Amino acid sequence: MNAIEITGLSKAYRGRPALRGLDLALAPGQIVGLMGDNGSGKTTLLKILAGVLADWDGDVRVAGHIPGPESKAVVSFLPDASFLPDAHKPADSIAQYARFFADFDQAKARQMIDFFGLPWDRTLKEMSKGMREKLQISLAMSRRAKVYLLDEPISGVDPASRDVILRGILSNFDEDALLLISTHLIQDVEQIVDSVLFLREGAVLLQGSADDLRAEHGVSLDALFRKVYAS
Ligand SMILES: Nc1ncnc2c1ncn2[C@@H]1O[C@H](COP(=O)(O)OP(=O)(O)OP(=O)(O)O)[C@@H](O)[C@H]1O
Repeated sequence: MNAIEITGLSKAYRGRPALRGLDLALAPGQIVGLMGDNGSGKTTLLKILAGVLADWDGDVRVAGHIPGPESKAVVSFLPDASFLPDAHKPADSIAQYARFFADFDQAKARQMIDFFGLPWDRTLKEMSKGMREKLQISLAMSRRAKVYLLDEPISGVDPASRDVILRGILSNFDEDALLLISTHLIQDVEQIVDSVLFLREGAVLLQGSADDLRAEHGVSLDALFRKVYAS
């Protein structure tokens, strides 16, 4: 069974289309890079898959479920904006996740927070943007989910931290799961993605295995992206 199966997905915001009859099938056991120019629909797609956006048309299945309470129990979504209360210290956020999600592994979260070298005695308000992102990634990746949806998880961090974060994601990724990661930093994620999905104007422009695309076009994914979107 595919981890994600979508047929004819359309979504409009006040009459303006954001997704236009998008079709997509993604098998489990891979890391997929979700790429596209500004406004191509990446965040909208992830929000629909996460079950936080309503009023769309089409057929969408995530781990076999229509987005809703059942899918949310097996889908770990990391939104692009900070979603934890400012007054929280890491232990408070761990406790909150443990209350919300039956599949949350507290020990793993503590391990990842230590791996990232985050301060246990600081509130989110007192952390830098990069620290907050690392904390949110630690929480999202510490669920034993079937599908992980990460929206721009490395956008706010320095290049060295990006590598640390990607290593943290990789080493905590269950090989049977699907991880869909949206980003503009293609060069950075190029090393960890198995396949890519290019969106343009709310539809799939190009999809395939990273190795096949590199071999077929003779360039890196980053160069391929620039070529495809320049035309
Ligand atoms: N809450 C909203 N209200 C109205 N229009 C929206 C809303 N969210 C997104 N849109 C529109 O939907 C389209 C797709 O936006 P979306 O955020 O999904 O794109 P994206 O690929 O994630 O873009 P970016 O790379 O800039 O983050 C855009 O035209 C955007 O203006």
